[in-house]
Amino acid sequence: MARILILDPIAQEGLDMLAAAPGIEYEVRTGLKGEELKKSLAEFDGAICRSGVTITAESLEGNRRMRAIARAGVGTDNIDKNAATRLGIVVMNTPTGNTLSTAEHTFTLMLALSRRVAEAYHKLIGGKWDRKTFMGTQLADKTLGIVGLGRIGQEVAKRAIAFQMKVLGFDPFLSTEQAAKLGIERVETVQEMLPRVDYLTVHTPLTPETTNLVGFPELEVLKPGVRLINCARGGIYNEDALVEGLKTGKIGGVALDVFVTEPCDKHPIYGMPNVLCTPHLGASTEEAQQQVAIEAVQLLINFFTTGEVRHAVNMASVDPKTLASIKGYLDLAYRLGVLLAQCQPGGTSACHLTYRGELTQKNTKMLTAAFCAGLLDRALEEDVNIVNAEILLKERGIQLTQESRSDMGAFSSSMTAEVHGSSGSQVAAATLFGNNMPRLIRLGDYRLEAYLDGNLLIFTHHDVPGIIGAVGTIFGNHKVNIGQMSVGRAGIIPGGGAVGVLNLDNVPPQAAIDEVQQHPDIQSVKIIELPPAGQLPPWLQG
Ligand SMILES: NC(=O)c1ccc[n+]([C@@H]2O[C@H](COP(=O)([O-])OP(=O)(O)OC[C@H]3O[C@@H](n4cnc5c(N)ncnc54)[C@H](O)[C@@H]3O)[C@@H](O)[C@H]2O)c1
Ligand SMILES: O=C(O)[C@H](O)COP(=O)(O)O
Repeated sequence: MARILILDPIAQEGLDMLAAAPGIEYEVRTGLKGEELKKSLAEFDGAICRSGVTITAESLEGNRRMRAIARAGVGTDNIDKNAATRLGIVVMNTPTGNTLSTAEHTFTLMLALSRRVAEAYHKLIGGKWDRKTFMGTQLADKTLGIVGLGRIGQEVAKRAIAFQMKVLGFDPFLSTEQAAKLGIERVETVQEMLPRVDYLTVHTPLTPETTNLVGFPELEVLKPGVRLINCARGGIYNEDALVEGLKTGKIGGVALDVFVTEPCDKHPIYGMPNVLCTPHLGASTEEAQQQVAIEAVQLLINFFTTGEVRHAVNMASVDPKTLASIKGYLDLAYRLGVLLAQCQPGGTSACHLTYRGELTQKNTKMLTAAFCAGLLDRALEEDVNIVNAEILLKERGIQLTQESRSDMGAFSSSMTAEVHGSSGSQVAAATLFGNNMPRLIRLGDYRLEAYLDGNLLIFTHHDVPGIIGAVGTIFGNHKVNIGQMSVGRAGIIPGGGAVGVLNLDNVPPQAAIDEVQQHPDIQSVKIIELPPAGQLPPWLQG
């Protein structure tokens, strides 16, 4: 049973879906922070939030249960994604559900600001029929600047064009040609846009590049009387500069839906003339809330029932079909990592992965993450999975490289992993046989076809008669049953070096291992523990 925690109010339709989902139960606990939030997060497998709660690194510290957080909305800046990633928690969002509502709210603010609707109404309800003070401007023939031409920015542009405005836009990830197709004149920098626009609206995330996009220096460049709108994130406009610009008259109006600090009950800008503010209402429509709640709930239901990862903001997304097609290989990659971690007891400083044949057409980034998860799984106290494995590897200074080769070799698909460390290097390759049966096909210089599950005894020896019989006798005497066996030679000529891999039904006693080791033709003996056949790593189950 997956337990889902609802941290902010979401639409009833989403809660109804959760209530009807088999294998899922939920609880609503809103307004949490500090210790209370931390304690709650540790009791649930998944969580849904909006922008109200702040999921800090401290609130996730030591959390070994939470596996996925879905944001019913776009911005995930209230979630410490580095902390979540490190703990292996997938963070997903619902990028489209509130696009139209937010674009409409931007337009609402632009229109209302131009006609001073809120101020006029305030005066009216104060008993004053004033037809002189509130002379407005029309949008038609004015120039609108849009910074950030993603989903919302483009919808705002469409509406502005319908209102006969000229639209200038800046977005580093939208080409001039694409902008032109949308009827937008793309400029090269925000600075270039500032002296030309009568209205400016921003639709970017808050990043180091977008913080203080309009601050005191920009006040100098802005066209006098410009109106500024922010329905994205507080801090993109410097709030002190806005107040200053309004006081000097350089800025003709400001409309804000978002603030540096939220909730924001008091602000020097509140009540100033030509100002209109709303308390982060961009996405607050019945339609948007219903859609984001349903989408967020569906993300978690899919995640916990099929393993699907969609709209992830801290890892690559994977749909159920792709996941089903790759599941066996993810398990294989993980097993290869678990194997090599045990072959390299002195530790690992670098890994190189090679994908060959048809495997190169799969999501090799995920396979690499699965290998890393296997490599670190037994070494770390914390849970390792494909979300956090690469980060944890990098944090330890372990170099990771990968290549894809289209040539097949002896198998239609294979994966080779080399690990290097202070105690030397080791290489192993594996493939899937039949219906997702993982097989070791190379260990060091030896070619073989060994099972990649359960308790393995790997021993290198001289390729001479009687070795297998001798080892079999030792284990027989110690009542250890051999389930499977594979031998491989370094080359094709008999009499050189060879390797034997036995699958044992249980871990042999040390006395048995010592006896094998003492055989004059056996050079090395190693016990490797792998997950039993068919047992997927925990993050692949479900
Ligand atoms: N007020 C609200 O209630 C509300 C509702 C929804 C979204 N939002 C916020 O609106 C913002 C935009 O949302 P969206 O759905 O359009 O996102 P999006 O990802 O579709 O678009 C963001 C765009 O910003 C561009 N961008 C990034 N850095 C930039 C930079 N330095 N300069 C110029 N452009 C840059 C990106 O290339 C992208 O095209 C987000 O911050 C989101 O959180 C607010
Ligand atoms: O990023 C978003 O989706 C908006 O800021 C909406 O936030 P909300 O879900 O808290 O209304």
